[in-house]
Amino acid sequence: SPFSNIAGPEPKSFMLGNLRELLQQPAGLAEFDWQRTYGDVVRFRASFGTDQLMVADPKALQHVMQSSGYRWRKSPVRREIARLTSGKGLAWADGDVHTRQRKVMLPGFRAPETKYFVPFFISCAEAMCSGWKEMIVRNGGQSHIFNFPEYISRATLDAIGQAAFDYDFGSTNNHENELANLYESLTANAFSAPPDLAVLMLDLFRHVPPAIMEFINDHNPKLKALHRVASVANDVASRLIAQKIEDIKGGNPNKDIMTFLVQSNMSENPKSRLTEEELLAQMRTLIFGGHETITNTICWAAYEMARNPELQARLRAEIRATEEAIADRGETEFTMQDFEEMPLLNAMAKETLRYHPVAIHLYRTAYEDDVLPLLKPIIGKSGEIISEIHIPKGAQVIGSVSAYNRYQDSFEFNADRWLDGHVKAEVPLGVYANLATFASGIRSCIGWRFAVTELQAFIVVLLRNFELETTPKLAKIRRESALAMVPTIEGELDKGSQLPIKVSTIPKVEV
Ligand code: HEM
Repeated sequence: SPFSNIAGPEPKSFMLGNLRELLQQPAGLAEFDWQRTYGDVVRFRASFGTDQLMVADPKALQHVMQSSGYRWRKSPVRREIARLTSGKGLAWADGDVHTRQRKVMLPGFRAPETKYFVPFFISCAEAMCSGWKEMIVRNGGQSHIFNFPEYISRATLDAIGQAAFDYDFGSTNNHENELANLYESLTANAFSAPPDLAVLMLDLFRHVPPAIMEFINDHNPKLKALHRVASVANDVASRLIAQKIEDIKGGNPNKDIMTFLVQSNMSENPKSRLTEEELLAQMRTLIFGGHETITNTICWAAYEMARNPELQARLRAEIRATEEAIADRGETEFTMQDFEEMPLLNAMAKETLRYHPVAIHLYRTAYEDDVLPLLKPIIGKSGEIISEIHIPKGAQVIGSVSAYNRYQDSFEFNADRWLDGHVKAEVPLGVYANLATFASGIRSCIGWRFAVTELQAFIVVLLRNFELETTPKLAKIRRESALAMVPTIEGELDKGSQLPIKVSTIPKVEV
């Protein structure tokens, strides 16, 4: 093995190597343990004794994600998962097709466009909070315990519907909408860690050519729910796109992401335009990339706030002070600029995204022989110091977002670390706060600004309406690495995603 001199854990089984520890334990635990024992690059075994590397070293990650273009690519199995969930859109595309799709999509995701979405984020969060208030009153008390993922998931589906497509899923208000129902049941089923067979199949699919993999999956009756989502979402997307084209031609375009996308596609050189299939796929791409990720990030922020009343009070004080400033300038609602000018809110967003990165692994394959530079050398099994690693074409690495984000032993959740100015990165990485949470480089998360702004909006709305308090079950929270990193309760994994938080009303200060 080219990695035989790199230290790492002994495989626990020949068939599954170390994959059980990596994929079935609470999210991040295996990597934290390996990182502590062996350093920031670790050799581990995938199925049937094959070697892979877990990489958390900043310089190595920067090289793989950021500086080497398409020499390192998203692994074919991960691309196939993207095709199944989202079609042949941006998360699936590779090489030139990826560059072409990304260029057409970028205009909907810049800062000036993101600021249009703030009112949608706020109104969807407020609609959820109004429902909670009614329920609290109906129950005759001042507080109630809500299972956050259930409610946040509906509110964020509505938010992405409105901001990205100008489409009403009606999820919070329980309107009958087939697409919303399909997404709700799809994610409910995907909340558990993969069983052994799924872990094995995912790994073995590496050896299957993409066309065969596509054929098998397209004819697999077990994936019926995904096929149904594809068909319903494509119908909806097709109607929406026709409407957007009409609005643009009539000189009355909306300001949702899909309108920007259609507009940008129309102004492209015909040869580089997205095809109809590619355009349709972007609806599922955005819902898939931008719904569960943000839902769980908001849940983790709520979890930390419920556990830390002092942090919550300081955040609420910052929110109240900003509300007063907004009233002084004769306005009633927060803007993106207000969020940007709230130091503690920003610190809270960064710390949540650092400590609870919902996409914990980045799967990459070397398309050429390469040399991986290291910031912190590791000790080889034969005792020598290794400061770069030779990588043969075809090698697989898993970039560990969790382990990189806790580089330098920052194992405590502490929003204040971002306020006192001592967070310094030795190697610039990523698109936000030097975190790996949104990946980095050509395949970095296109929706990171959308996500950060939505997270900030939900924190503001939650805290201006309620006090959040811990419940006994929060002592047994387990970070489960499922579709995204979801909160579950130890011993109750069969109940899926759970985060019961006590919510109490507080008097609203008029702005
Ligand atoms: C906290 C929330 C989010 C997190 C942590 C997150 C994380 C990520 C990560 C790690 C990737 C790279 C995956 C890989 O290449 O292996 C990614 C890609 C992507 N994300 Fe996000 N994301 C979030 C929110 C969003 C939102 C809100 C949207 C859209 C509105 C979105 C759309 C996408 C798309 C389309 C890609 C594929 C980009 C490409 O391959 O060029 N994400 N995201």
